Amino acid sequence: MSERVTVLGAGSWGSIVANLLDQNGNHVTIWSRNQSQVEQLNQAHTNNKYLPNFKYSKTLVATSNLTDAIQNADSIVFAVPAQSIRLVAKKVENRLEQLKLKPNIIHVSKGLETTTSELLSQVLAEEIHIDHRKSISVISGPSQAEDVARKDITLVTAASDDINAATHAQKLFMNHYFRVYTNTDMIGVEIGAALKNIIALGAGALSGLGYGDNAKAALMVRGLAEISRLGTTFGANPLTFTGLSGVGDIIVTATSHDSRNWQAGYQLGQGKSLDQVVKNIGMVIEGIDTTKVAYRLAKKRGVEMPITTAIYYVLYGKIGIKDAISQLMLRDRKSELDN
Ligand SMILES: NC(=O)c1ccc[n+]([C@@H]2O[C@H](COP(=O)([O-])OP(=O)(O)OC[C@H]3O[C@@H](n4cnc5c(N)ncnc54)[C@H](O)[C@@H]3O)[C@@H](O)[C@H]2O)c1
Ligand SMILES: O=P(O)(O)OC[C@H](O)CO
Repeated sequence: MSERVTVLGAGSWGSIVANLLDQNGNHVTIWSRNQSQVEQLNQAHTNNKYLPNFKYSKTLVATSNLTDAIQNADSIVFAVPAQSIRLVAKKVENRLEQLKLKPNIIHVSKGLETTTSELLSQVLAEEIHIDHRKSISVISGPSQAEDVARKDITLVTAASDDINAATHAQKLFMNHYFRVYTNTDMIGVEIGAALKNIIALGAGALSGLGYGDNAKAALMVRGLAEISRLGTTFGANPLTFTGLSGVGDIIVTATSHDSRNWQAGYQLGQGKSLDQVVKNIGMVIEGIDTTKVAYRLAKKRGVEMPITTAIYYVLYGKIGIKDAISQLMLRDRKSELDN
């Protein structure tokens, strides 16, 4: 299978996804809003701010011109942070109308929109007119860009309401080191992908404070329970949360020191302020906005999410981390099987 694919966003993930799709034999164009990054990718085949020392494929073409980027695209892959999806989708929609194109729309981002609390596939469906797209799907799962860059074994999920779209994304992305499963529970996949970043922030904070593996396992497992509780109120299949985009991505993001969410939590645990942490990391930390949205959704839907609530209070300055941990530990006794 060989297609003309356009990847929008040239950060850690967008650039590695573009490189992988290029290695899979597609004609790939990557769009960045930053002209000096475009020149670096085209001339030196590097992307130093995001993945220093990595050499990208020489056949990968970068451009800062969005119309040129999506000209003739069979598939468009959105790889910008969650809060930029709508803005970029609006720009794409104008051009799809002019160019009379109908590509597959795929996104690889992990978050929820803060202004609407919506899933990213919903945002895309609202902005890209049904006449200008073949399908919408999402690629998600435990996939640190740094590991994929060195072709380490990675397994992810291609999800869509439409199995044909999921299968198309599966074929496009899959290769000998990147194995892709399909799932028609797009809601469950997107909720798991977004909310695992909250748990990664918490896991980093525990490490920053000097807590050990028992604490981390506890956070991951009880975190998964509350993600599943919220997700099922949206009609997600509970089994999805035990899969790659659920528990799989919690394990990676809450343990990998490459994770920006984990790193942010670690620095918070070490006593840095949220502003300092955001500045130090200099790349998107999706868990910060996602915590706000998940906290809001939990309240609105009457879902008990004590870990999310505690992390929300810590991030937004209402309580110190140690007090938040004490309050979690001293909650009423419960059965593990309680909903
Ligand atoms: N890095 C990873 O390992 C990884 C893996 C899987 C999924 N993701 C997800 O992919 C998404 C992107 O992550 P990333 O790691 O590439 O982030 P990043 O911070 O490394 O890069 C984001 C890129 O998007 C660009 N961007 C932001 N807003 C934009 C806008 N309005 N218009 C055009 N460009 C814009 C930035 O300039 C930057 O180049 C996130 O949702 C993240 O959770 C990341
Ligand atoms: O580096 P992070 O924390 O944005 O996480 C990257 C991926 O989502 C891990 O699967």
